[in-house]
Amino acid sequence: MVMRTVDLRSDTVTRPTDAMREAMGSAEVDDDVLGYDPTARRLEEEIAKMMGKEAALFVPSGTMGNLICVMVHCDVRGSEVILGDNCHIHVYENGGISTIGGVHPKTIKNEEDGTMDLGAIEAAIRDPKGSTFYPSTRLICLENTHANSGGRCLSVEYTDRVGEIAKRHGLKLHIDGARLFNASIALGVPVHRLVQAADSVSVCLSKGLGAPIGSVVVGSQSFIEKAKTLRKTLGGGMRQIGVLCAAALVALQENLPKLQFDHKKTKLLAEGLNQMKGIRVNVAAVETNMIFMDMEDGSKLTAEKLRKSLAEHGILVIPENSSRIRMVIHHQITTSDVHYTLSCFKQAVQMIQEPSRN
Ligand SMILES: Cc1ncc(COP(=O)(O)O)c(C=O)c1O
Ligand SMILES: C[C@@H](O)[C@H](N)C(=O)O
Repeated sequence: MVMRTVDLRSDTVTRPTDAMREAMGSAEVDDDVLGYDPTARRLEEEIAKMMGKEAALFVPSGTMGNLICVMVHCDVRGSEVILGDNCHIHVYENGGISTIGGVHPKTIKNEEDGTMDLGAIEAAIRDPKGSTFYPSTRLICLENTHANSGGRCLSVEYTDRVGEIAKRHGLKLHIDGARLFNASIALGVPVHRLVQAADSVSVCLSKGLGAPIGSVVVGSQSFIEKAKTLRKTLGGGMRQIGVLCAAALVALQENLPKLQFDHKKTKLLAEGLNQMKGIRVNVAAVETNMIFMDMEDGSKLTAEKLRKSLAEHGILVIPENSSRIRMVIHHQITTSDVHYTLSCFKQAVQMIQEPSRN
């Protein structure tokens, strides 16, 4: 009989709080296609102000937010975008920028910290004189924090350097900021400064902020006008979205201040796991709310064996591969849950490594 559930699969798993549900129920709404939903407008104005950009647009998902931004920037046939080979846009969005957007990806190796080598970025920019044969580079995409690097933060200095390269070559810069607020808290840098060099940003409301649905894209007024049209083209024009945006406004108020505690709980879990026999965590690389936990060769541990054993105690995790497990902390994971998770891990590791003892 499972005692309790500790869902570490992602920060997308949170349930709306009572305050969010109350706000959803009493939200002021209107048709956001025929005009403007007033609550959506409020959220968009608040996020645009926080990001230091002219305008913002609520979108149903981070995937759609990234697709819209890439397509608005790359609105000429034969466009190419420079992005990381391990970034979310390239790995987890079904190749949408190509299959739907008609945009050619030019991938560059993501370093362990989520960055791409600046020299490699500049070298990947196509020479306009070769346009008879080559696609034309129009956009560079960054991701902050970088999910597949374990939630690592891109520094403002690095982001500004990439912005300088983009400007020097007449390119645009988009930031997939699904967990931008986590980066801001971890770095102690306001979000508007982190994205100052960017022409567009997509930020998720449905991750660490804990809103049930949605993302927001930000950019210039003219960029957002094009984005709004494209959102409708892609089927993302929605009617009384104030119901969803009301929850996001509560999330901004309630959960933004809690991100720092999510990071502390993540560190606590990482340090505890790293002390276990046969398990390795690069604790120094745990900067925000994600942990990549590796099993050592010869440890008899596999991700599937651990996942299965943990699930029997109500702990939900996702294997990254046969010897790596990813865990993501969010505001609905308590410190007590972290300690419970560590005790269950300890028991599972022992059972797998020394079955005769059990
Ligand atoms: C870095 C990153 N970007 C974009 C997304 C896409 O967001 P959504 O799941 O809302 O489409 C995710 C995960 O969901 C993500 O981790
Ligand atoms: C898997 C991925 O799409 C999702 N963004 C997550 O981090 O859980």
